[in-house]
Amino acid sequence: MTTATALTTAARVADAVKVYGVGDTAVRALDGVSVAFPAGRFTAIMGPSGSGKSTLMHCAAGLDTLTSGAAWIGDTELGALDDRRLTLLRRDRVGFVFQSFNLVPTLTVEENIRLPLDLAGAAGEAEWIDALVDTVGLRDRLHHRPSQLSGGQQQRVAVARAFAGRPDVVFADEPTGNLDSRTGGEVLGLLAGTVRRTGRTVVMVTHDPVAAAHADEVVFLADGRLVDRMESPTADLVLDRMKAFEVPS
Ligand SMILES: Nc1ncnc2c1ncn2[C@@H]1O[C@H](COP(=O)(O)OP(=O)(O)OP(=O)(O)O)[C@@H](O)[C@H]1O
Repeated sequence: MTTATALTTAARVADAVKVYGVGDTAVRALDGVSVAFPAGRFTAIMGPSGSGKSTLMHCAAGLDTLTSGAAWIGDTELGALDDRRLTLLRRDRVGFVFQSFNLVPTLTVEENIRLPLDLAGAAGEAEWIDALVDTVGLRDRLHHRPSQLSGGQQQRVAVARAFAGRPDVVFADEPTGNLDSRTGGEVLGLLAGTVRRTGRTVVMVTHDPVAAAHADEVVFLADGRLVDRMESPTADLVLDRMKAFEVPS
């Protein structure tokens, strides 16, 4: 058997340019970024404020369109899809975790986790969902509503929901931004552990070197360009690399 999964790409962009606005007020948020996110890996996107992290994630995930260049989820080029197909791709092949949890308040924990499957009319794999519930440690909270949970528990529901449909890739945008450091660390451990145990793929935007250190690899953006990559990051190494971006006063 070959290690094919280590070589495949879950998502990528090539020569990605994103310009917001026109004329004098135009902002070139992405300025020719090419980057591949390998399947079965946890990749963090880091860079100074305004460097284009969220824009890259949104364009790679099909939440926004590129001005030029191309983006793929697996082998599917997003620019070739009409709106309906793009919506289906986001629903069926991409998972999302946001800073603000984004759970449906009227649904129970179990219903929130199953939501992507229910929207797709898919039964899902009972064993997979069951294992996810245990992974995120919510077995005794399945019938609670989000308002009855702590922030960390809500984000764990969001993590389980993101993986429920076995997506090609889970995109996480500052997933620990609303959590204290201990709870945030638990959520990051959960993301990293799920990648390692299940071979799923996570791409996370963060400005926090401690969060980035949970990833297998960090890609660094500056001024809309990919400027560096770091394998097996530690918080100190990431912090040092980030300091190099600071303009001396
Ligand atoms: N909808 C928009 N309209 C106009 N400009 C935008 C829009 N979204 C982002 N920008 C600009 O594009 C650039 C990149 O923004 P982006 O949010 O991708 O950066 P970021 O690295 O995620 O920043 P932060 O860490 O502060 O969240 C910034 O200059 C930002 O002001």
